[in-house]
Amino acid sequence: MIKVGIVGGTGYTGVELLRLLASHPQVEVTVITSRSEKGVRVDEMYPNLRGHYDTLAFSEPDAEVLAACDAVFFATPHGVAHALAGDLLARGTRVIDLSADFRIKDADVWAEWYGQPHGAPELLGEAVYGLPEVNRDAIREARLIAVPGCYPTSVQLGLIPLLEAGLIETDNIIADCKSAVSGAGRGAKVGSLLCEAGESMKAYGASGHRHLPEITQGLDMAAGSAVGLTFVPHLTPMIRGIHSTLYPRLSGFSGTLEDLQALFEQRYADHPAVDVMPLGSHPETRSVRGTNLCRIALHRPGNGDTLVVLSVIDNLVKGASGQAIQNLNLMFGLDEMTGIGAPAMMP
Ligand SMILES: NC(=O)C1=CN([C@@H]2O[C@H](COP(=O)(O)OP(=O)(O)OC[C@H]3O[C@@H](n4cnc5c(N)ncnc54)[C@H](OP(=O)(O)O)[C@@H]3O)[C@@H](O)[C@H]2O)C=CC1
Ligand SMILES: CC(=O)N[C@@H](CCC(=O)OP(=O)(O)O)C(=O)O
Repeated sequence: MIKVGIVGGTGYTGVELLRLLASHPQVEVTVITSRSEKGVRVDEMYPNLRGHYDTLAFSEPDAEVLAACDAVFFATPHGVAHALAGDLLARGTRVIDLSADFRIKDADVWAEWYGQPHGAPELLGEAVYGLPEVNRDAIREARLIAVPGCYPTSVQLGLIPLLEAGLIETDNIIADCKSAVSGAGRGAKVGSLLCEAGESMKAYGASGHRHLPEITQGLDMAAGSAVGLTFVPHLTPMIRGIHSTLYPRLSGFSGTLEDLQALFEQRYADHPAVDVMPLGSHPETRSVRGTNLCRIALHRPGNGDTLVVLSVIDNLVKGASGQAIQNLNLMFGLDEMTGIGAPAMMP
């Protein structure tokens, strides 16, 4: 069994790791941390876990204890993994960080968007961006994984095939994205209250969201040149889910929508976490609820030059904890969908 630890087990991504790992055949969760809930059993705090973790209780983060694990997930706010990852790596423990600490390769860009100095620039060189659909081979060899953000996962997967093939204009792609409220984390905030977020929808971060540099870093790599992106996130009254509507403009392309469909199907044929839906489909967030899937559909209104790419994920699964486990599976030589292959609940 692979022994894993979770730092930050009381948040939504932490409890989602516990839910998914409860049915993983090769993993045992041996350590879980919380400073505020020290000593509390995980199934006391989260009754959905009763019968799955009979003795596991939250403890204070302790590098000595965590170093006894084969791998440690960080499900913590930005900056926490900076402080602990180097120590764990030096002791031979692999690190899978769900926060943004190692996603952006340029420490100065990270500091600008996250409003604090980068705490471990010396580790950026070896950190692998954990998007298996792009970096699968590197993930297999990695010791330190930066799990992509939720919006960045849905946007990049919807655009990468077109950018790699050089079929679209790269000066201004539009990404109109809608997120569920769980994306804001479990911490109490006025904006996450039912009476604030229910029966309402609002854009936020329209003049610049911290996921912009992460997304463009990945898009630039796929295109081989700088990509201009207008990214507008919205908060919607859902608990789980991200729906991204992307508007790339075709450039110098004389083929058909069927050709583009074939391009997407081929690009993701060997990637079980991406489902390219049949032409004419409109994927729903509820069809990926609880799953480690990104469902994508293509449209070409009026047979014009503007494509509409629809991309949906569960922000807590393919957008965070499921993708983190997909990375763990690859790092330990397992089938990448081990423990994260269940279908969504319907309705
Ligand atoms: N929610 C989402 O959809 C997604 C979230 N993420 C990222 O995953 C990370 C976790 O998110 P989420 O689960 O929503 O966060 P929450 O705010 O819900 O939980 C944060 C957890 O971290 C612990 N923690 C906080 N500060 C520290 C610290 N200084 N040292 C050790 N532990 C600490 C908290 O426990 P305690 O204070 O008791 O120690 C808590 O368990 C974040 O970086 C987030 O941006 C990524 C993708 C999607
Ligand atoms: C609805 C909401 O607030 N979403 C969060 C993004 C989700 C998240 O936690 O982002 P990371 O993947 O980078 O950790 C936000 O806009 O900041």
